Amino acid sequence: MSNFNGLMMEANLIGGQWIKADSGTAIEVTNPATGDVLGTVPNAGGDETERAIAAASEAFKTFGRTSLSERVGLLHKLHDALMDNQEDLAQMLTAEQGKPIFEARGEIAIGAAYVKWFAEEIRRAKGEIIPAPGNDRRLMTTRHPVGVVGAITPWNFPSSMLARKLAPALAAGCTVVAKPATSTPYSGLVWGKLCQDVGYPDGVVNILTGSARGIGGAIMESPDVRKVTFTGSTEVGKTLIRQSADTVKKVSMELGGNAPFIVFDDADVDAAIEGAMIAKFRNMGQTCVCTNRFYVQAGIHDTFVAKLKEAVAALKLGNGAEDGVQQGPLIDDGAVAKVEEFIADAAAKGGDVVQGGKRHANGGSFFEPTVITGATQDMMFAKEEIFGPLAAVFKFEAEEDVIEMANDTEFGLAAYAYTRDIARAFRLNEGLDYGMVGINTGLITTVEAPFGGVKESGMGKEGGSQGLDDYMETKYFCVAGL
Ligand SMILES: NC(=O)C1=CN([C@@H]2O[C@H](COP(=O)(O)OP(=O)(O)OC[C@H]3O[C@@H](n4cnc5c(N)ncnc54)[C@H](OP(=O)(O)O)[C@@H]3O)[C@@H](O)[C@H]2O)C=CC1
Ligand SMILES: O=C(O)CCCC(=O)O
Repeated sequence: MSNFNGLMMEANLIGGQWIKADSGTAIEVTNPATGDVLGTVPNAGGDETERAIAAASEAFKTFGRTSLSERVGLLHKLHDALMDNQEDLAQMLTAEQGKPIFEARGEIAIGAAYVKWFAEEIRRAKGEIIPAPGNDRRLMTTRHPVGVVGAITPWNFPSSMLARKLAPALAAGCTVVAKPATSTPYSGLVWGKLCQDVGYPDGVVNILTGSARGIGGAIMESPDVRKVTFTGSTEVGKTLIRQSADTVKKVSMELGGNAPFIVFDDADVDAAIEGAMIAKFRNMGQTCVCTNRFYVQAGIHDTFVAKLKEAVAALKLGNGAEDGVQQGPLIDDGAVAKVEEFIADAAAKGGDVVQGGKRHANGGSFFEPTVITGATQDMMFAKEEIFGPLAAVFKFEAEEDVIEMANDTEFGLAAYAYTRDIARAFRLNEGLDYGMVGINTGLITTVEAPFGGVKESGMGKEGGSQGLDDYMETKYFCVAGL
């Protein structure tokens, strides 16, 4: 069995030491495309996490005061280490997560790009001089790392989601206790190895696998952890927000979405199909910014559906490790069962399955990319995140109606629209209650821009110049007696 050129770490990193769980127990990690066991990771819990927090607190005393040049230098080395190992890291990511290898290569590259971005952006983390009301004093603000950061990450982007948290934390001078998702731990653990290889001091980066409640509970209870950053389900995010109250931690939450993708009659339909395929089927639909609802205006509806059906039927499904495959397996059988539930609900309420609709002949957690037309607001997917390869198409008549339908959800992460009318594009940006709006594109994620949602999709921004804010405190400094 491959260990991906020594990058597959089957231990946890605490205070610079790679350790097994105190209990001696381990969890098997499987390849969702083949069912093969890739290896094991420690089944750690609260005790190991308390030691990791203690190591991070100790390390913060010195790392929090390292010079800007040192922090920037380390980040550049980390970026290079990621890119030097891009192919092995991508192969390992596909093996544990299932996504096509070209997407995995892209995820490693964007993770490295976040590291480089924050190496550049930390140089501009300025304070300010504030005009004082009297001549006897001078007022200013200075910026400081928040301290120990707890980072909990999901399985859908196990490398780049850690990048978006680790890179700004390390840039700011914070130390980190991270918990990757149990189904995809290796893409998280390897960050610990690479950080060690490039020279981060012991205790700056600590990574634990195992019990979500044990590790999460210890992170949330500790008064020494000053900030928690989470990407995952809204349900778990709400629990963490509640738990953060006892020690008044800063929290940033990147939670579920329910993205509308609106196609107006005046759209370039081929461009809309190209954007739709990315916005819906990237990572087999398991992306928080994936389209959940296609709203297509009546005049273009039938043309759009015919072309969408054709594009979806042409998708090549298989083991993501094989070049040319565009759709891998879903993360597990539970994810497949959820998609089946959405389809059964829609069919019972009058929806038409015009493409796909069932488990793929490959077996396992492979599911046929699916298109349903005749979708209505009373169907489950109008309200709940699908997180799978199911395109639900609603028909609409008027702009005012579609904005209302698009906003009819407790989520507010990403929204997309295709139109050639520039005035309408501005109206949509103002009318859509979402943290991110993309016009004439199905892919908006980039390191330079702030990624994050409103409403129950979360709080805080990752990436962009705003991506540093949650990892730094602004201190007011007043010098009087002049
Ligand atoms: N916004 C997004 O990008 C994501 C959204 N989702 C949505 O959530 C659904 C369920 O996915 P799921 O994997 O269960 O997502 P979760 O929110 O359960 O998992 C995300 C991370 O949180 C951890 N976690 C789970 N429970 C706790 C807890 N009580 N305290 C601390 N950490 C915890 C998980 O650990 P462990 O893996 O050990 O359980 C994992 O590391 C998906 O179908 C999708 O709709 C899921 C992933 C990402
Ligand atoms: O699903 C997520 O939580 C992040 C998506 C990142 C991306 O758009 O590449």
